[in-house]
Amino acid sequence: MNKNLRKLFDISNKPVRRIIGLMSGTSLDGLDVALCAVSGSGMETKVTLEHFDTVSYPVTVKDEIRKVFAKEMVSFEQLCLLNPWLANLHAAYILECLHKWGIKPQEVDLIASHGQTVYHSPKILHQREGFPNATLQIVDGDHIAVDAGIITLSDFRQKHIAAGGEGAPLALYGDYCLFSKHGEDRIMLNMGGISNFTFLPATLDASAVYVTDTGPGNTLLDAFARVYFNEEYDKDALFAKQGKVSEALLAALKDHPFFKEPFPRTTGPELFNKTYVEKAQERSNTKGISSYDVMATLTHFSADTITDALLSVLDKDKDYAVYVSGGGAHNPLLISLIKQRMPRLQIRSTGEIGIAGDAKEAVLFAILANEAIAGEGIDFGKPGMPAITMGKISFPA
Ligand SMILES: Nc1ncnc2c1ncn2[C@@H]1O[C@H](COP(=O)(O)OP(=O)(O)OP(=O)(O)O)[C@@H](O)[C@H]1O
Ligand SMILES: CC(=O)N[C@H]1[C@@H]2OC[C@@H](O2)[C@@H](O)[C@@H]1O[C@H](C)C(=O)O
Repeated sequence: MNKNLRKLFDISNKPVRRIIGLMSGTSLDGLDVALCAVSGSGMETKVTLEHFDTVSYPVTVKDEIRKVFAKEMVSFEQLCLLNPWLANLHAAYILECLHKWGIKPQEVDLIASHGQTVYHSPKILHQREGFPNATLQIVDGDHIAVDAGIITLSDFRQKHIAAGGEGAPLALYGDYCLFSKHGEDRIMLNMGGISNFTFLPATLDASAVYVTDTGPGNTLLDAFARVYFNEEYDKDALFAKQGKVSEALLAALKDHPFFKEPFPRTTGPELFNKTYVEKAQERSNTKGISSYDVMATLTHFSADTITDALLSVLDKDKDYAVYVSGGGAHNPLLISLIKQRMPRLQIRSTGEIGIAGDAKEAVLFAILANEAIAGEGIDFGKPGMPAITMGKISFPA
């Protein structure tokens, strides 16, 4: 047997696989690196998060990514160069983390690399007759595999689209396997650049599980913190707390067909960006309001669209446990607005059920890689969509 396939076969048969999950999301804050010990597959999956770190991107890296990120028109050269450049960088970050944790690359079985989404374009966004759902993640897997010396799975989203999905949210599967609990309806709410949630029914009935993006999480807050205050984000909502909500702007922000699309719907900063807010300001005649009022209104916009999505599916008379993750979980105003609007939600941290919120998405990609190598194929519960495995395999040699 070919030695690469032999290695993969052996990894597949191991009782416990050590997998590094990598996530660099829409916030461009850095690379999340989660070293996981994974056993079993499907509902039998068990994960121990052995180590976790977020390696922050220096401003120079963010600036290079922003040249192409979520932009309709880009330099093809820039895109082409970023693909291996970021892969080299991610591999270097992985090796730094392993060194810090006292673990040798040979002790790791797999890397699961999400890559960097540079453009996400479901049909509901592009609306171009005859073109499919589409999404593009860069950060080449072969480069990571060669540099780190570890078999790497990457580019997970294409298979989901090929099989009939929008390429996101993929969180559904890992959330279901890791966090479902018999007897407790659970909501896993991730507030990254974009917010999404997974509903996990108390019955564990796979056909009742669903996931959706809700709209912006931090992406607009980050964009305007940069414009107005030259800060990367509104730390602890210090800016938003000083402003008051403009009801006119808030109504204009909420007035978009995306919020009426059925679940699952997906989106990104291709839609929710500076121009989106500026247009809403024009329509609502609110261009003159203070920067603090804009920040307050944008925070309400995220909180309202998250709670609108939850309220549209939850039974108002029931109590639900909501486990929050992602950077937005650290935003006290966002959390308190969600609580105010839905007092019966019990807001808890994902850490309480085993995985720190900041690490969750990276861990979920480790689970997808585990399924690709040792599982049976993932059923996303979408009618007509076959069970699929995701991730392209790159060998170090
Ligand atoms: N203390 C804090 N106060 C307010 N906001 C915070 C705080 N800490 C983190 N954040 C927000 O969290 C963001 C990072 O979130 P996260 O790492 O979950 O995003 P991501 O993974 O890139 O997003 P996505 O899930 O959409 O891909 C920061 O850009 C910032 O807006
Ligand atoms: C195209 C893309 O990168 N989407 C991300 C993004 O970040 C949050 C939200 O938008 C979610 O749909 C998705 O990531 C998570 C990990 C997912 O696929 O579940």
